[in-house]
Amino acid sequence: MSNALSPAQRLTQLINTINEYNYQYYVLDNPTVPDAEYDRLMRELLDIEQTYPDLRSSDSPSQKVGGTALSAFEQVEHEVPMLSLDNAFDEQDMVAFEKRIKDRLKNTDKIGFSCEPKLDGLAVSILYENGKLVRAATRGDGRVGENITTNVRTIANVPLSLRGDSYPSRLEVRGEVIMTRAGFVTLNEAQINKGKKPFVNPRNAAAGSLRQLDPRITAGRPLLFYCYSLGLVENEQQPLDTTHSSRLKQLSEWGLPLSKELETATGAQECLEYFHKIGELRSQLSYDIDGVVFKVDDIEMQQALGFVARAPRWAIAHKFPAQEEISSLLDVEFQVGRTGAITPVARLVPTFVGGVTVSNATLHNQDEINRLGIMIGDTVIIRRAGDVIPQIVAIVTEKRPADAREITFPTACPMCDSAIEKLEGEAVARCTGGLYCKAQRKEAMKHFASRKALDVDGLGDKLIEQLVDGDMVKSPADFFSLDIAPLSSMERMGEKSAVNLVNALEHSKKTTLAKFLYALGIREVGEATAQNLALHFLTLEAIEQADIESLQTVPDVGVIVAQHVFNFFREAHNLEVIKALRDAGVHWPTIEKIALDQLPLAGQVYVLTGTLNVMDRNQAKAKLQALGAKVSGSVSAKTDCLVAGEKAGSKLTKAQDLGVKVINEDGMLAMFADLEG
Ligand SMILES: NC(=O)c1ccc[n+]([C@@H]2O[C@H](COP(=O)([O-])OP(=O)(O)OC[C@H]3O[C@@H](n4cnc5c(N)ncnc54)[C@H](O)[C@@H]3O)[C@@H](O)[C@H]2O)c1
Ligand SMILES: [Zn+2]
Repeated sequence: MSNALSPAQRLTQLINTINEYNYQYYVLDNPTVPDAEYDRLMRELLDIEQTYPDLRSSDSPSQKVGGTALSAFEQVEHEVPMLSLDNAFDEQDMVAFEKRIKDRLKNTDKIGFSCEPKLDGLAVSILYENGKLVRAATRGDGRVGENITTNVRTIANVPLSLRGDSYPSRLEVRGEVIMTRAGFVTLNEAQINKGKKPFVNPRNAAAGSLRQLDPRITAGRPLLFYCYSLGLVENEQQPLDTTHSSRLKQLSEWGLPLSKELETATGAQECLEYFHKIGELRSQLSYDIDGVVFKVDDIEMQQALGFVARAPRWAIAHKFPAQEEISSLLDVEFQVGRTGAITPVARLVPTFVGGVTVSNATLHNQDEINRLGIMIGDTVIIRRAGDVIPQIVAIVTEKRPADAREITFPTACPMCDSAIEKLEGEAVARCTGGLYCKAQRKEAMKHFASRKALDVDGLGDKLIEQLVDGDMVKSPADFFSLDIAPLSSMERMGEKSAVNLVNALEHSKKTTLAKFLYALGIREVGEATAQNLALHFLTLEAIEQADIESLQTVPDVGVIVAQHVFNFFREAHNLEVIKALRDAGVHWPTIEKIALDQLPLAGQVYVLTGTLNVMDRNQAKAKLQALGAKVSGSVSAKTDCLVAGEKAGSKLTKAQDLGVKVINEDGMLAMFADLEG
């Protein structure tokens, strides 16, 4: 499309689009496209302006900071302008940045940098006079911002007066107001309950919350403030430190909050190490960051370098790969899960986001479809952060094509045609077909054979699908009567794999009560719950006969799970399956009645954190509980031991602070081997 336009025409088009996006983002706090899309347009604009310098005008968005202040607020003129930052999108950009600085300063030594996380919120200036907070303002267009003093005063970690008495009589600090991810989730739940529109992301929630005409609304929002620089400074009582990083430390002594991830580095290489380190930490931080910022640490050097139109020459923002991208919805498919839950799954134009190519995203349920107001053909904003499964966060309404189609939720199961029911108060719709439904049967069989259940080697998903489709297995007990001959004739099987599979099935008959219970696929009975049921009741018969009340005395079992267990054993066909399995030879050793206080870890409190590689979290938890330990979710003085996996974060720090014993995954595995040995 753009090929047909002259550079001047394309430039005009870009300027109009970017100005519109700026208005939506900065003035309305309601962006309609992801930052990645905006950044692409901005880079295209910069490219054209660089190639055709004559086309550059002083009112191009490339020369400007932010958006215009809203007239509903009183205006504040910034005595020292609040600028933006230049961006680095890759390592070369960073190396080039250091080189530019060295060239300008005619300096051959490596440059010292202050390294800071780039908090994704909005910039705020706070002025203290004689140690008292007297004024706070947004950045606005960099020269004129909005007076938001009463709102900023409601932010929990903003001091209303400074500590000590060594501060300058006029001190302007600058920093970012953000909303934590947890606060964002809670706020959005509340918005949805009140029938209001949820916010797209924590950044916009923070901006929307801060720029409220009624400070009581701001006060109810989970906002935080972190400093990253000084603005105006007058009448200092003692000369300020000569580096940016030590000035920040000074701010913290006066009671101003700093983010924990601040560091210093020498040379571009160390900066890149910091970039990677923070990148790894990113998904574990309690707030969103969209990159890191490097600033020349030496203030004299900063002054020598100075500014260009919209950004200082001495700082750069090194951005992380985008977690939000634009894609479009090709179609919606309805999948049937093991318990009959019908999940709408979005088929997307494959899009690179958060480090992987995403082509599907869950739409959860009808409520979510309604909330998004999404139609097939829509342009959508997708988000993939850390290991979280991809989500559709919003649609770009203006880009809806004329032939967009409504998404119709089926009333009958797409697999077995049974009626779909949705219970009062439940968001999920379910197929009522039970094991008559092949989709549910396939999932139930896959679950039965899975690693944490009966762990049948060689019985993969594809094979199970074929077996169910061919009506060769109708219940899990049928696996055990499969013959070698028909198995060998299946797709991608042969005599040898058929023999191996039959042997593996034979082998899997020897199991444990806990694994057997888990394999049955009782709703909401995961591995740890199965383990606890087995330990508490010791025999399958006892569990079958238990009433809802006694089921609830098991750790982890609440009334809902107790009901699921109770109902499961009241269904004749479930009892038939169990009988058939035992008749086929599935068995487990008797669990000895051990007094709980004699278990090796009795009375000890364990906490798990970080990523485990060999065991998953639930396995480890169940194992610890089986050995008598209590597994708690948070570290306190009562914790006996913290198991810290990779990338452990705040829990590890807390345990170290409290002097709690810490072991890693290897240590835990060694302990298990020891106790069982
Ligand atoms: N989606 C949209 O429609 C849309 C529209 C406009 C802008 N944007 C986004 O905003 C960006 C431009 O916004 P910008 O001018 O605020 O620039 P920026 O966000 O790229 O960088 C400057 C800002 O970073 C923040 N910051 C965070 N940590 C900092 C630290 N340690 N030190 C200094 N500053 C720190 C400050 O608020 C500062 O004003 C674009 O790149 C785009 O990603 C998106
Ligand atoms: Zn069905």
